[in-house]
Amino acid sequence: MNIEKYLKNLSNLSIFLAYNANVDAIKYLNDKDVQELIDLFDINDIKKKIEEYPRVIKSPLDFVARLIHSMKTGKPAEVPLYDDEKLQSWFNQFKYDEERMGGQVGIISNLLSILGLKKVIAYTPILSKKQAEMFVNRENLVYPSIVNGNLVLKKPIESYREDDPLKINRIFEYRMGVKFRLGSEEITTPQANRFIVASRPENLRIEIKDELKEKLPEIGKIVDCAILSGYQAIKEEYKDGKTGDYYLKRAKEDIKLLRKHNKGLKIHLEFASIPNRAIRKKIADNLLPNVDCIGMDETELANILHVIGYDRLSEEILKKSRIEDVVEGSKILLDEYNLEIVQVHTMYYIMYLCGKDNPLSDEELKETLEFATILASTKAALGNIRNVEDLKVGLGVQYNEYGDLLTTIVEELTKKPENKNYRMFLVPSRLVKNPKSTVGLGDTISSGAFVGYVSFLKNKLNS
Ligand SMILES: Nc1ncnc2c1ncn2[C@@H]1O[C@H](COP(=O)(O)OP(=O)(O)O)[C@@H](O)[C@H]1O
Ligand SMILES: O=P(O)(O)OC[C@H]1O[C@](O)(CO)[C@@H](O)[C@@H]1O
Ligand SMILES: [Mg+2]
Repeated sequence: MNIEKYLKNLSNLSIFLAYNANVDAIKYLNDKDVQELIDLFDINDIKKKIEEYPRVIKSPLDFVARLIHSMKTGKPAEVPLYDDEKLQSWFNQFKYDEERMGGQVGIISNLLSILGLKKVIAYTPILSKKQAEMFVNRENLVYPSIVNGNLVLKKPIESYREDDPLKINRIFEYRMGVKFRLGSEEITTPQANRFIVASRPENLRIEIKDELKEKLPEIGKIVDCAILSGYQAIKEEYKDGKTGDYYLKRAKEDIKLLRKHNKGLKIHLEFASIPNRAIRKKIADNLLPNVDCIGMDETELANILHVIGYDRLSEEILKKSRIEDVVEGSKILLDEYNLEIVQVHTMYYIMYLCGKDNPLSDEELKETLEFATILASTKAALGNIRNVEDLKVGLGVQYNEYGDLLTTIVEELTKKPENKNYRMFLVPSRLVKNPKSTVGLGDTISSGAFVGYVSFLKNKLNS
């Protein structure tokens, strides 16, 4: 992997990002923290609530139950927080270890700016001073505003709005081996991961504000590609009478406007967990047919398959996470939505599925995955990627122990007759044993792979 050459490729690429940025208040949980949380409640109430599996956090008990479930399985989870003053303030009781840029737009725009892309246009509907200060202060990272009817691209720190609200998500990170008791049951976390309490303020709407919306064709002309994310925050209905359908219709229009003067614009949709099944189905129906690439982890893949009617396959993936099933699910999405690339990342690998006629070579496609895993291991080890020199750290992390087995399985799958119309590539993750933090690693993986994909396509077009 020649990182310098890969980065050089990225230096003439421009990208647009929307919609979600927030502040991640991160707490690293130890045995005592967890035991104290459990001891706040009756054990039987916690066990009952874990069974109920609340999809929205409406009480501290909902939170503790879902947190314990996530820590017991070692699986990543993100659960929306019901918009209630008292409940919000209950979370203020914790001492957070650090506040960091969060949200796909926040994490990805900082990363791509540091990787030296030509231009990163990052949009989020709310931009307070504190949020603006969390964007890296570099010439290539700008925020789109309208001044006297004209599109203006200035640094976030020169674009914030004093009275814009701030969105804070609480992130509870745990390493492998955190121990606690739930009644008579001894629980130990099987691996490091994170639990996200995602705030859902009533006044936050996932949209491009009208005055900027009409400039999307102009933005689309300036960039080579876009990564769109944050749709998981869309609610079915709002107090002012607006609905999820209204915002999904607008989201679909945004995509069409971006493409208006740039038919070759490549768009990647990055998933997060979408607990509301109705919204998940609407995102599949309205947005997936209009994007080119999607990135997700295997749980998100299973959840999409569930709402579009593949219950058995969905269950299989959730239960066993077998590669064969992940490939089957990826094929379904690729065909159903006429996608160019389905990229799935799991704890042990990152995988592409694409059509056999994809213009890129095997080497190019694999290189984008290699780069993505180096980004993830660097960020996992250091907590953040501050400059490209940091990538040496990620490069020094070996593939995980299952690497050869996983690669062989995919090579065998490629030869099967039912897969003759597809190409699939797997690169094992470079798992960091005790990661500094894990939040945002999927965003890091997907964005690193996607910009590489687009830069190779651009080279091919211009050669
Ligand atoms: N300790 C680790 N070292 C290296 N990579 C990791 C580690 N933990 C997780 N990852 C990678 O990060 C990915 C997490 O993706 P995801 O669950 O989408 O996170 P997020 O949505 O918070 O960005 C995993 O699929 C895995 O490939
Ligand atoms: O769903 P929301 O509230 O936009 O938050 C997305 C969350 O996912 C992340 O971007 C990680 O993928 C976190 O940084 C953030 O807290
Ligand atoms: Mg993710």
